[in-house]
Amino acid sequence: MWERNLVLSAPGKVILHGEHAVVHGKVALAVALDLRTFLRLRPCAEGRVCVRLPGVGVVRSWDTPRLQALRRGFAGRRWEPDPAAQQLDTLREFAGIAAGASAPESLATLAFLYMCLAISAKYGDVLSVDILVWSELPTGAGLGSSAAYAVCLAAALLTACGAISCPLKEGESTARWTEEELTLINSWAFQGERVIHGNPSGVDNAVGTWGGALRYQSGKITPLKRVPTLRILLTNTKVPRSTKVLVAGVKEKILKFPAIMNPVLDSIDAISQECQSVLEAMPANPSPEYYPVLEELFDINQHHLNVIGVGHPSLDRLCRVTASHGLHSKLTGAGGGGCGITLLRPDTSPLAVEAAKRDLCACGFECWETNIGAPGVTLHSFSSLNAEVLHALSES
Ligand SMILES: Nc1ncnc2c1ncn2[C@@H]1O[C@H](COP(=O)(O)OP(=O)(O)OP(=O)(O)O)[C@@H](O)[C@H]1O
Ligand SMILES: C[C@@](O)(CCO)CC(=O)[O-]
Ligand SMILES: [Mg+2]
Repeated sequence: MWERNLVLSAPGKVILHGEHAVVHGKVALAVALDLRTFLRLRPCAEGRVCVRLPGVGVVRSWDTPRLQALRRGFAGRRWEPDPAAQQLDTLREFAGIAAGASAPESLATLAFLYMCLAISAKYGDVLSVDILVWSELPTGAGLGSSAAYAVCLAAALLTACGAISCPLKEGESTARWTEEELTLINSWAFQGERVIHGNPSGVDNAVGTWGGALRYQSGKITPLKRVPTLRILLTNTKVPRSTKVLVAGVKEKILKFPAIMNPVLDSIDAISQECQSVLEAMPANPSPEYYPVLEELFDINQHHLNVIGVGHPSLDRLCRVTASHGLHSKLTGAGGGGCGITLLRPDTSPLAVEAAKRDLCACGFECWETNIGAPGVTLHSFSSLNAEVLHALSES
């Protein structure tokens, strides 16, 4: 029986280049954001599993013996490492989720149940735990909220069932797991992403797990050798969209027009590689001369993403508004709405940034300057949390 309280967090991400193409084996460059999802796990005395997900309006609890029975019903069939359609159908029926339901609360509940049962089937009994997830990330806006959620769930459930250690020592404020443990967290988080996304590439959960700045291709994760300090303005168009739907749409287009779409994916791959070379050649505090290439790569990729069908009028507007201030933008994540990123030069004046922000806000968008390269999944002591997180996690 698990007897400790745990608090852990995982970062969201920004994809600089390679979204969608990465699902088809091309290179993506992604960096961790300084916005995180937090999970608090507490032992639950009465033989129940409780889950509260205020970001998507879920408050659910189940008797542990019912979950054990459900898990036993799959005896002889493997619970890992692949959420099979039949298993998900059974879980939907159990949780009263309609077939094909894609509302945030349905997907979040399904991912939780899948990970809880699959992990317990592999490593021990279903534990009586109370889980609360709270996030600084907007849900479904291209910043990897689904992956941050899945990474937090994987880390918490694997720790509570003893599959990985609890590295936080008395008196420490934060701690991280070993490389081997992170690899296990990442592989289970990928399964959670599969429940939510259908066919994820794995780039988002890799950034959520390892943090920093990564090159990702077909499951191969390579930390970038050197990442300069980049100033990035993030803008949320607040247009809702689903990564699962957008990824499926791109696949359809590739199947319909392979000779037209595959060269576009190859070009996106070349953009990621070119961007990597520029970033790795830049000094830590780069001078403005490196920026024209980075800006042009943003512009070209934004056109490509429109060609593969993941643009949106709100994103076109975002690009036009920033261009009117001499700034270059592209969508980030799955597109179809959600967030865009704008590259700020070291010499972009605060006045110019404020003017661009004012015009973006006038469109009904929300924008903020970010720091990138945040640490991956992390355990926290309560005393190390800021007041807002502490307040959110103190709700019982
Ligand atoms: N804080 C959260 N609590 C519970 N579930 C969440 C939370 N954040 C995200 N989710 C789950 O993730 C889904 C959103 O995932 P989706 O992949 O569509 O968007 P995203 O991950 O924010 O963007 P992208 O994949 O483009 O980076 C929600 O519908 C919900 O099921
Ligand atoms: C659109 C996509 O490339 C990135 C979503 O953040 C999907 C994926 O890689 O799984
Ligand atoms: Mg996602």
